[in-house]
Amino acid sequence: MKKAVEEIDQVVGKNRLVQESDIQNLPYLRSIVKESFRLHPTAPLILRLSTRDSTVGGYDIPANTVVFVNVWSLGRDPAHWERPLEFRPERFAGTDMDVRGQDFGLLPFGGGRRMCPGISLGLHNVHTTLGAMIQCFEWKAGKNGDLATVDMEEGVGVTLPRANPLVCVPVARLEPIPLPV
Ligand code: HEM
Repeated sequence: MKKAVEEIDQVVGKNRLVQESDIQNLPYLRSIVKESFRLHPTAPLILRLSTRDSTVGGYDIPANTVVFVNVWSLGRDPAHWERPLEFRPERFAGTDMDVRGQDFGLLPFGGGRRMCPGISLGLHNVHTTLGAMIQCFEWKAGKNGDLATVDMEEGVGVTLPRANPLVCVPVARLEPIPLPV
């Protein structure tokens, strides 16, 4: 968190709110978003219907079979990720690994012809909202404010819910920023 706050303070400062054009200059924020999507993809499973008989990874798949791609499991595959269960945004530093469907270990928006058409809007919203939350507030959560103890257990659903509500306390760290009108 400290590293993200420092990056935003350095790039954006404290007199205006983080905005879309800043995102390209905030590599650590982008890495946090990728790492969050890797461990907690919004859609843990994506579905396809095979159009013809085929063989994938040694498995014969007949035509008209519903195939589930386990995005959640791809993001935690130890054959692909070093120490996969650790939240370590630094793993993306200096890589061009992206979430746009070309890196098959990281598919939070799916891939191919039916991948999410709202990806640009989605990424814009996530980066600017998270950026503003980090810029404007200090966040207290977990036992005695220790973020490492936050309960990250996952529930069951088509989209991935938390098992238990996240309780956190925002503490303002900036004077109110006047918004442009
Ligand atoms: C962080 C935000 C978002 C995430 C993580 C997300 C994720 C996904 C995923 C995983 C799929 C399935 C892709 C596949 O089967 O390969 C999907 C499909 C889709 N998404 Fe998103 N999405 C997001 C935001 C949006 C937004 C903002 C819109 C519209 C404005 C949108 C519209 C759609 C539509 C219409 C489909 C169905 C595409 C099809 O079946 O051809 N999504 N999304």
